Amino acid sequence: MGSIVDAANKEVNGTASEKRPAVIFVLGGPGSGKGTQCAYIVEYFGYTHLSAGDLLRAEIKSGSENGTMIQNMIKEGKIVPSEVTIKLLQKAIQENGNDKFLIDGFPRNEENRAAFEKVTGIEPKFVLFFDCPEEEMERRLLGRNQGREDDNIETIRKRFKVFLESSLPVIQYYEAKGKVRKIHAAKPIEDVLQEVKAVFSPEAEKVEA
Ligand SMILES: Nc1ncnc2c1ncn2[C@@H]1O[C@H](COP(=O)(O)OP(=O)(O)O)[C@@H](O)[C@H]1O
Ligand SMILES: Nc1ccn([C@@H]2O[C@H](COP(=O)(O)OP(=O)(O)O)[C@@H](O)[C@H]2O)c(=O)n1
Ligand SMILES: [Mg+2]
Repeated sequence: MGSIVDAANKEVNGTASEKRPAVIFVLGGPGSGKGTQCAYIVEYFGYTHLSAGDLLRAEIKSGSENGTMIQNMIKEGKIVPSEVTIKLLQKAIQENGNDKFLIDGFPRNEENRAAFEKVTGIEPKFVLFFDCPEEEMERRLLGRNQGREDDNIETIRKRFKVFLESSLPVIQYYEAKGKVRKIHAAKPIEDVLQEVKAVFSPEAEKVEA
């Protein structure tokens, strides 16, 4: 209370006693296994999982005024303006009592990245990057069976293009800061999980600190 850190937090977050939560960005192409592995990280390491895509899909379902715009963008594989996505993420963080979050599928472009940092003052602890070849991601997406309007071959190709053009540069940005933990994601779920666990082991987390 009353420290310089609290004052800085107050400036950014608007509340003096609230400490900024620890955030890990979970990135990787569509179908690389982000959501699947996040469920395990929640179970083993106590993080709260926030999927930007899930939050946007819930917003469509809620009948919000942005719903139609979000639905059209998702159908086209385009990235929704950060203002919308960041509001949903902030609300989810505030409503949750946890102090550590996996933010899955965000930031997806430079605009997402810069705006999140500016608005929340949060820098990710590290970025978990699921590296997977397109042909494997395509196979997984076509077999996902979650009734998603964007899991069809036409939209999938658009999403791959957006990933290469807009999302990879964000990963490169964090790579240059030494913050990327790359996971070889083209393996069976159990094998990917072993790599993920190694990143989150107490020894590895100590090195981050
Ligand atoms: N390592 C894996 N090997 C094979 N299939 C996987 C693997 N990881 C996830 N899947 C499956 O691939 C699909 C996409 O996974 P998901 O976790 O939703 O990826 P993302 O969130 O990155 O799009 C799902 O049907 C999931 O069950
Ligand atoms: N930061 C984000 C995340 C998702 N989205 C939208 O939501 C779609 C699905 O995102 P997702 O993260 O659920 O998709 P997967 O990578 O899990 O397959 C994206 O293709 C975008 O249209 C967005 O606009 N901005
Ligand atoms: Mg997902």
